[in-house]
Amino acid sequence: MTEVDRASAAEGVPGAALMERAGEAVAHAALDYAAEKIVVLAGPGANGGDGFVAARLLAEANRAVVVAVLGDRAALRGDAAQAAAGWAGPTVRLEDADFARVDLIIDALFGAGLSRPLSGAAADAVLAAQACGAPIIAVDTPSGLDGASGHPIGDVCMRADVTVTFVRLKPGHILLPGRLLCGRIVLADIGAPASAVASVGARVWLNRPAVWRDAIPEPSIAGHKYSRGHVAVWSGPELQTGASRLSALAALRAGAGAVTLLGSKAALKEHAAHLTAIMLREAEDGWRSFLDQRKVAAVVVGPGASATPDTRRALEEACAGDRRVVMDADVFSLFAGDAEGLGRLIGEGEAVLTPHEGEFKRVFGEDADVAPSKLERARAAAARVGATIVLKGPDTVVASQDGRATIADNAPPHLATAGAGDVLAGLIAGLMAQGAPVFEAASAAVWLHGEAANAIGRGLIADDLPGALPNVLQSLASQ
Ligand SMILES: NC(=O)C1=CN([C@@H]2O[C@H](COP(=O)(O)OP(=O)(O)OC[C@H]3O[C@@H](n4cnc5c(N)ncnc54)[C@H](O)[C@@H]3O)[C@@H](O)[C@H]2O)[C@@H](O)CC1
Ligand SMILES: [K+]
Repeated sequence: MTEVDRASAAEGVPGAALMERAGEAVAHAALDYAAEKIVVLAGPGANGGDGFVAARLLAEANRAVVVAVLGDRAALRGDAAQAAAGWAGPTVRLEDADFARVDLIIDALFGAGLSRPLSGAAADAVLAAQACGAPIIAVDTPSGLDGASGHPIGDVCMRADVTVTFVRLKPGHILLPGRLLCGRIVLADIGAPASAVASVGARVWLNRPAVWRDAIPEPSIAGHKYSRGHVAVWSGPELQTGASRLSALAALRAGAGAVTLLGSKAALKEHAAHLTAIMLREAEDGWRSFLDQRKVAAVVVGPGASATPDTRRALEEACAGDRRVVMDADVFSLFAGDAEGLGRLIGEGEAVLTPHEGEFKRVFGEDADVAPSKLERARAAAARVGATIVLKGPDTVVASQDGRATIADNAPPHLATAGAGDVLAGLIAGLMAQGAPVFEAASAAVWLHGEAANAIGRGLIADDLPGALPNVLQSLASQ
């Protein structure tokens, strides 16, 4: 955002103009509340400046506004000093802010410039504001929240009802716990020129169809089932076949032309009792010759597979050819603490790893946790093994080894259920088999998975997800 600020100024939109529009957006959100008495908490930087602008506009709209300033008002610099000069109403020291009978609080203490934990008067004011029960509108970010990581920087952090942010969402608005601390998020256009925003070359996006839809191939009327891509799924052993079956069903629903499950005869008999459109093939001596002869475009290894030598061999055979590989579940037990081994196996091939947090730590180590954010951990891991990482959770991050990443916000809580991850693995393979590039296929699969869960609602079990995909795909196609 600092770069956007600079580029905007170079294109004739100075910081003061951006600040005026930012303050307007905050005042606009405040006017949604029937609030008479409003306290604006103003910090020492441009976030405080936005607060002063909002205070002026709200006073002009006949609200009773008091600005409570952290530190010395005379120490304000630049645009913030100018914004403060435009405020002629009552001002108090932050220490003296009175939260009794306040109808609304505007938190303009710190935004992008937060650099250390809240302490002293700032921390006390946040706690008192929180305790008084009035609704809180945060300017840019709730004070105390790191907009890059989505984590509070210290022990004290504002929890807002509404967060008004500018130009673009920041990762911390979507990653947890940030998303929960922000409340409802309002994204305001404050007039930064599109070229100034584009000049930054951001490589992280909220996971939405606009990011990937052009990369997902449309089936051709002249196509046939094999031109739509063949997916092979490595089956779990007898009495552990459900997970691989869910993957196979999802791959077919995602539009793969054909899907084959390979496993032992005993396992295939279980599959046969459930499946019709999915092909079954006994894997007598591994599956290498099948994968090669049947021109398999994408494979899934891991769901229900068990961390056995057979699974390792299946994975090695899968990685040996020119095909895309989705690795899930038991693969991460096989490569516990051995990210380098996994990276060697992937080599120059195209792979997607779909760990949840526990599996991620198993492979990449406990210290992977201390990296700055979920986003950066996933990006670092992707670069380390040379694959796309899908780090699952309520804020699933898809990170490519080239630095691109998406963050999802559309998964409902009831998607955290047994087997949902197996469905996701199959979805990714189904899209990749049709030729979608790996990063886009993984991002699309994550979004579709969330939408399918939303379409089902409460009571969802993973078995329902493949059947919910047609409606979601149909509405995506007609958007
Ligand atoms: N394009 C842009 O960059 C725009 C930025 N705007 C606003 O500018 C904000 C960023 O402004 P700044 O970079 O001035 O940063 P902030 O206003 O977020 O805070 C920086 C100031 O706070 C101090 N500080 C940081 N952590 C502290 C702590 N824990 N305790 C006490 N003091 C602390 C710093 O020393 C610095 O003086 C954004 O969040 C947004 O609200 C808007 O005015 C609109 C345009
Ligand atoms: K703030």
